[in-house]
Amino acid sequence: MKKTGLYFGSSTGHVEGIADKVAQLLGIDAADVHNVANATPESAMEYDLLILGSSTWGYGDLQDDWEGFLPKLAKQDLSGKQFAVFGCGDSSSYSDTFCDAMAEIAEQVKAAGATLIGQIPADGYSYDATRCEEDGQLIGCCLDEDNESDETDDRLDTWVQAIKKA
Ligand SMILES: Cc1cc2nc3c(=O)[nH]c(=O)nc-3n(C[C@H](O)[C@H](O)[C@H](O)COP(=O)(O)O)c2cc1C
Repeated sequence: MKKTGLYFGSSTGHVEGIADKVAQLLGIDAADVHNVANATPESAMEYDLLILGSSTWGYGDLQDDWEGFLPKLAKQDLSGKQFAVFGCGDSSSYSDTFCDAMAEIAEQVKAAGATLIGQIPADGYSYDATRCEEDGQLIGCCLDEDNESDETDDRLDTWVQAIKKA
């Protein structure tokens, strides 16, 4: 059984709400769910699998609390760990930078030695562009609570199955 920790940053509560759902779906204890606004990067060292969630702000930028946390997390030696990413964006108003913060997190956490799991098909989305798409797949679970919240449960299910298979 992989020891799993979930780290999220959320400005208006969307990612925070999704983090609760993800914790339930993956059986993660509340004590292992961390808001990056007040988490320590060293705490990540105790986990085999990191689940990382951020919304995207500005024009393709990290959620504010991740701006401070990500560089510190990426300074840890994360080799041997697996990680998966999820996030919320707005595929209508920010159609060219949809969920880009997830890709920034993935890039830096990969560079720190961890292995990405939980890629899913990019079918059924309406964005114009995202850094999260690679070879027709999404690097993780991109969600749009502003416009497509009716898709969220199915998207989460697909992603959770991919994580469990990895
Ligand atoms: C000023 C502003 C900038 C935003 N920029 C982006 C963006 O570049 N890409 C994107 O996908 N979503 C963008 N969004 C949408 C938010 O990421 C989305 O509403 C998200 O659900 C917020 O989640 P949170 O409440 O967990 O922070 C932006 C929203 C606002 C208000």
